[in-house]
Amino acid sequence: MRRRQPPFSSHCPSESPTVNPTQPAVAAPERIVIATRESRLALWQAEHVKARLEALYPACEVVLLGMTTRGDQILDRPLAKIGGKGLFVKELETALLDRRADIAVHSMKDVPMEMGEEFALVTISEREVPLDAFVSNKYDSLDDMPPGAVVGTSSLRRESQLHANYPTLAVTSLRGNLDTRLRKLDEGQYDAIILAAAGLTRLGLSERIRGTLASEVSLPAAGQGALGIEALSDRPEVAAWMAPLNDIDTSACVRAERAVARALAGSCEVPLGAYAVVENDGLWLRGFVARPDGSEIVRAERRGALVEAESLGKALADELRAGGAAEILASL
Ligand SMILES: NCc1[nH]cc(CCC(=O)O)c1CC(=O)O
Repeated sequence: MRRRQPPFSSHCPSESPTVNPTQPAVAAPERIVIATRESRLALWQAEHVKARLEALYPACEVVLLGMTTRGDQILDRPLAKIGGKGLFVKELETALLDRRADIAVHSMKDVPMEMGEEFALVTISEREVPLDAFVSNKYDSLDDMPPGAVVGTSSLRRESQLHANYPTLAVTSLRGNLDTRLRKLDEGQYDAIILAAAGLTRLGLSERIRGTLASEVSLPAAGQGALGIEALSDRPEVAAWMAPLNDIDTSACVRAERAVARALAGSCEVPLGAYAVVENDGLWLRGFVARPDGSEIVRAERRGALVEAESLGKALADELRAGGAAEILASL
């Protein structure tokens, strides 16, 4: 059986949980509004949370509030150049502040490492396949691709690892939502593309996955494959309503991964990956920092207890810095 844990506050991990089990239970919700982006993936995720909330609270009306973010509008430039992940959450956070919505549902990978004090990640739900997927109409795997074949990716993390592991391939930038990226592949602009397996699976497109990339080939991004729910920090009743959706193992993994990314990158875009799994009741955390061209990759790994996820992440970041990541970061 899975253990559940009370919600936590992302920006202040040592703070005691918002919900004290000895306090009287919060009344069941009557209406919950979910702020969501309007890409097919975001809507699937919001519908997924909606269905889980309806099952938990049969008398509650759950509605979606669809919104377009700056990140969805600006599609012609790499994310790293237009301000990064924050572009995908700001509009949703404004809806929370205005009380037009109670929660926002996010792909944890898209949530900035630093959040404003007024916001909290109240739950992280059980994660799906966290790995990257190889998608192609021509080749079975990266190993099958001839020199000069073109691989499209949307992140410095994937790009740097491809350069390092497959130096003869041509790696180019690919942006847009999942459907757009697949269309560009089908039109022949790329010989293959790399996408998160979780997104494809959620949209019923798992038949497009020719193979998943082992974590040794493409270490995932912090939070990849996990869904998070954000709410205002000063609404403990919302945190209490969401608490049953929290998965303690995924939460620990994602908190450890985000601690690595936070300590190394802050809000800037850096080629880095962080990936944790639960093994023998403990965390096994791995991370890397690379030069964008893949000419240098610094890797480290560490094991620790679930309860020290954040400090494990910080320690791994320190180890990466000491191992050469500091020079790479300084040069970016
Ligand atoms: N950056 C966009 C994004 N945000 C979350 C996912 C996939 C689902 C997930 O990781 O939870 C994707 C697509 C991708 O990277 O291929």
